[in-house]
Amino acid sequence: MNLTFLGASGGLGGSVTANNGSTCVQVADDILIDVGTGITALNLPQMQKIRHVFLTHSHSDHICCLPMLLGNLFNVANTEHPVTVYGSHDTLEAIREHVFNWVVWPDMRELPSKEKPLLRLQEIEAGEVFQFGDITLEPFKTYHTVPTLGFAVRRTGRQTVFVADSGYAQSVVANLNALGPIDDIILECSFPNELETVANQSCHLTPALCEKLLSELAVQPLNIWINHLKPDVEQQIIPQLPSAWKLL
Ligand SMILES: Nc1ncnc2c1ncn2[C@@H]1O[C@@H]2COP(=O)(O)O[C@H]2[C@H]1O
Repeated sequence: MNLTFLGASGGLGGSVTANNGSTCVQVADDILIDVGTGITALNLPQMQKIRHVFLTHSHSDHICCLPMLLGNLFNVANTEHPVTVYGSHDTLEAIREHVFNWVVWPDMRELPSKEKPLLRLQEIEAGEVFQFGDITLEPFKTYHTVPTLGFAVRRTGRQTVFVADSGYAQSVVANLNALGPIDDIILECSFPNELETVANQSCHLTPALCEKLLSELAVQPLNIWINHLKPDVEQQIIPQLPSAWKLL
């Protein structure tokens, strides 16, 4: 597994997963994917090392702690080492309009000054490859109610694929197959089987939909990890998961 899950829950108050904050994934000391409440697993000096934040999508369980993380970086990041937030056009548009709008939070692209800002936003697209030392990140499209990117993370010959929020779609199967053999796949499983209608409406997975998606992969991943259980139904989901799958 190339990733450390600081938060793996699909909401607040989950209790069955070890990482019960909402989605926040550490790729390296200075790189995160998403900034849900799981970021609170880091202490202040650890938070102050972060310089690269990749966002999967704009939903609040994935971005809610980004403003306060940037607040903690205000006096340590500088123009030589600014913070870059990477996301799709739609995700960055959403946080520009609804978060960094001087009402919910100051626009940190203009602070401490427009000339020397703390924050830069970088639009990314599926298929672009980002290299940080021996780590490679490649975003791919998932299927969700807002445009969402998953990330393939490669390091020392091992491929970990974080599928982020996604319902079942043949396009997702195709995108996963295009990544080649997967060592670790991290699938969301937000709802139990009896709530498949809600799962489909909200573009999420159930245990049965996870099995369907996996059965259509050309090569089975070595390890299957589950995250993003909705706290209010986690007790219903757990018994429906095959015993070989691991809960994050
Ligand atoms: N019809 C729906 N469409 C979208 N979200 C829904 C719907 N019904 C319930 N939700 C909830 O709203 C949440 C928004 O964030 P998530 O996509 O993580 O999970 C979603 C569901 O828990």
